[in-house]
Amino acid sequence: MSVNVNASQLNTTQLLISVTTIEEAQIALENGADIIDLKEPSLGALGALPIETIQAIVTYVKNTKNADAKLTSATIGDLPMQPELLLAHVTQLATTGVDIIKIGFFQTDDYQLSLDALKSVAHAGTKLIAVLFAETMYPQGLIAAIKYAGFMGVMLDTAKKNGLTLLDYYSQEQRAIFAKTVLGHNLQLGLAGSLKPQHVALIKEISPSYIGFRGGVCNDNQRNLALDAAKIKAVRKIV
Ligand SMILES: O=C[C@H](O)COP(=O)(O)O
Repeated sequence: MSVNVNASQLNTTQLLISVTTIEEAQIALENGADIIDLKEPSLGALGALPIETIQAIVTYVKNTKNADAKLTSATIGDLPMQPELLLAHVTQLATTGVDIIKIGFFQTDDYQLSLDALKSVAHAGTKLIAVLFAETMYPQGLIAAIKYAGFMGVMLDTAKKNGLTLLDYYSQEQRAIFAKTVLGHNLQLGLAGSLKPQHVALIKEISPSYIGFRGGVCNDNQRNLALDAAKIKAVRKIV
């Protein structure tokens, strides 16, 4: 399934908001989200929503006004790096017409076998983003391997949602080095990890393609609670 991701949609820093329902997607769109990210926060860092829910939200977003300026992304779940398992979930998710599929690299070994398995769908047009976690040290050469496999981008996020943010794990210098590596491979760069409005200025210093939020734009900053429209509006103004 090839999807049309308009490059210009990702040429300036975009605002990604993770949602769980059509109603949350509506709130995110009404308050300026560029990318509607579909995930189930109660099932982990990249918890997957039921495929029917994903299909319903993707259809809803595609039918809203100026939908061509909006993108959808979805996660396949906190899955182990087993090539056939990942390929099966990505292939199924691609049938929903979601623009971007996010795959978590929860382990550092055997990633090449998974990348080899996913290369076919990537080169067939399905837009894939590799989600790396700030708590994990990854082997040298992983970013180049992700690029070679045909992925569209890399996202740096946090696996544990314990209140620590991406900035607690990556210093300014480490963030700059990571960004230089990813952008240097002509990959889109996403940043997330329990971020709040006060973190945006520092995050923007390394010119990410997009910045992702869930917990920081929810009631009481709890990612399992409902979205807070005012918080989305506030981050929209500064992203
Ligand atoms: O992809 C987006 C991030 O996972 C947002 O979640 P978070 O702000 O709760 O870390």
